[in-house]
Amino acid sequence: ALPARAANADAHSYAQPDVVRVSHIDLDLSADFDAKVLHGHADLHLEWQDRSARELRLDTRELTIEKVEVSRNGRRWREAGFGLADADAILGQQLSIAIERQQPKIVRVHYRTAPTASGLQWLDAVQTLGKAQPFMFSQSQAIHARSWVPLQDTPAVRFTYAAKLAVPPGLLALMSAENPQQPSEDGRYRFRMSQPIPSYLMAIAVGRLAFEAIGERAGVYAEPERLAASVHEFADTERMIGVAESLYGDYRWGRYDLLILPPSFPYGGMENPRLSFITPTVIAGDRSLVALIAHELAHSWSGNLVTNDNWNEFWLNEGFTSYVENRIIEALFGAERANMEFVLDTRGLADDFRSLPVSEDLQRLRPDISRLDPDAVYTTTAYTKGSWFLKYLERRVGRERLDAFLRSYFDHYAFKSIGTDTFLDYLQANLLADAGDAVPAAELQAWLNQPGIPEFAPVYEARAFAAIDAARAGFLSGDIGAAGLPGKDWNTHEWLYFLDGLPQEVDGERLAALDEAFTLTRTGNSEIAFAWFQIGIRNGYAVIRPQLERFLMEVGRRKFVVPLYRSLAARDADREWAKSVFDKARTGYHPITTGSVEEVFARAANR
Ligand SMILES: CC/C=C\C/C=C\C[C@@H](O)/C=C/C=C/C=C\[C@@H](O)CCCC(=O)O
Ligand SMILES: [Zn+2]
Repeated sequence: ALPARAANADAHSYAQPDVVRVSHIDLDLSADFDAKVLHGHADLHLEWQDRSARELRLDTRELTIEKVEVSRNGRRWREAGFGLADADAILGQQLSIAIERQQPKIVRVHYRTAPTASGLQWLDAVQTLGKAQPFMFSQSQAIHARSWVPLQDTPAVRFTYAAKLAVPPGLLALMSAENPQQPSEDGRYRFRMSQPIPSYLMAIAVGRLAFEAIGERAGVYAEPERLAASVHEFADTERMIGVAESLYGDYRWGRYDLLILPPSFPYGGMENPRLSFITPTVIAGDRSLVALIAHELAHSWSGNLVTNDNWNEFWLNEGFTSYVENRIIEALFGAERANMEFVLDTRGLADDFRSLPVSEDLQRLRPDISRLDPDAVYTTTAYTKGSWFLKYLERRVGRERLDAFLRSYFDHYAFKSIGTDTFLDYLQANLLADAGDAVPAAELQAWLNQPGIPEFAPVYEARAFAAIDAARAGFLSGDIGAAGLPGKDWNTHEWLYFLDGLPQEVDGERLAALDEAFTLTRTGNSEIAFAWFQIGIRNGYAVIRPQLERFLMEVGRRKFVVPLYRSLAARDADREWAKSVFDKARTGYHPITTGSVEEVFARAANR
């Protein structure tokens, strides 16, 4: 049972920021790749808000707490009593530390993580590209930092941190902090993040990594075998930083580097400050999927600088970021490309609304997920509906005024965590006050509180897509040979639009003809592969199976594998095969991915 909570508390954390706030964390950890654990201690520097409080509550999940000490000055330590509550399936375990006599300035928690820590993935060498050294990386968003550090795991609390890390010599250790660019000789590293961040932005990665600069403030870390391809793919990153700064103000984090993870990474990217974690599935060879880099970079303003203060407000992070992402793409590659990407995103949102077990509440920008696992209710609503709302504001008040407002908003709330009500107050006072009736209150409320997309949402089109609609109609109606197959000069986004618009049923002969002409089953573009596999699954196009199995064995990105397993599990002819693939693939998946796929098969069994 969840403890009684202060009115504005974060339902996904046992922390009590109204009682005490962690202002800084010093980590001193060793990475044991044989046992697949981190162990050592965390020093939490405290700022007491309630001088009468006699308890410190922290979030943990599967941590073994060995000892707790307290100190007033960081020199003299005294052991403290502590207790771990029963584990909650979503929140993990509350760690309660007894405070006797004077309230301490620092609490030192001696602990070790579990090999099954939900926020860490430990890969054996054979699971990496180079197959020479093991690899470990974290994913803390939304509530997984607690599985590798005992802390106040809520975005409402922001803290600086420093770390001492010991790893096997020869491996490079990185964090969401000031980073080395070469491995240390003895495997010992020191890190510092001197700007206050929320816990979900704590990050760590250790592996056989090399670095190459791709600009004045940007560089790429990757396994040596993947470095050249990564450097080529993300060559525009420095330009993206410059464009984003010209639109929304200075980049406040120093460096902006990219860490290319093994393909088991569960997300496209994770906006860990100073070091975005990136999936290798966006290395398409033609830079067609770099909107993801624009997205993670954009988080340097929305999400990392101005942060949602709980996970019901996720749209404050992701909606603003998706809007800024699209503006960066437009500035670099033109309005047509930006429109194509937004139109595809809106079609993806419509799919989510149609296909996911998405309750009506999850179609709202501000759902109430207080009693739910954030990973289990993850949809594109916050991203695409959120950015659509900002595009609506842009259309109503004009781009120049909206940009000026966003610059002011990011600056005013820099390094703070807020909720939507605070945003709305600032919007009213600084944009709508002199916008007349451009944004009626009823429309504002519809965007923020109603499910679905308002009928007054602005419509976006891409010029190239009209011709593709015609080509698709011809492909589906004519005899295949006569009309000739469309698509020989299409770019990634045009292909995605063509495939997305195909009906649920397409006869095998047409699929085979497309495959024959454009080798779609063997494409190296993960987005096209995903779209094509979905079409093949629902039409029983068995030719895809060997490549689909290879994809599911190699790639752990939830965006792809969860819907693919969902489609396979929905078909009697594919369910057992899919389970056999999952049984082989799961050891290579991140715990977050494994959990989601298990949920897919559990739902299918209960259908
Ligand atoms: C209604 C949902 C409310 C809150 C959910 C909060 C977090 C969900 C948790 O699963 C963490 C998500 C992290 C996402 C990280 C990167 C994304 O921006 C991109 C993911 C999609 C992709 O693979 O491209
Ligand atoms: Zn994001």
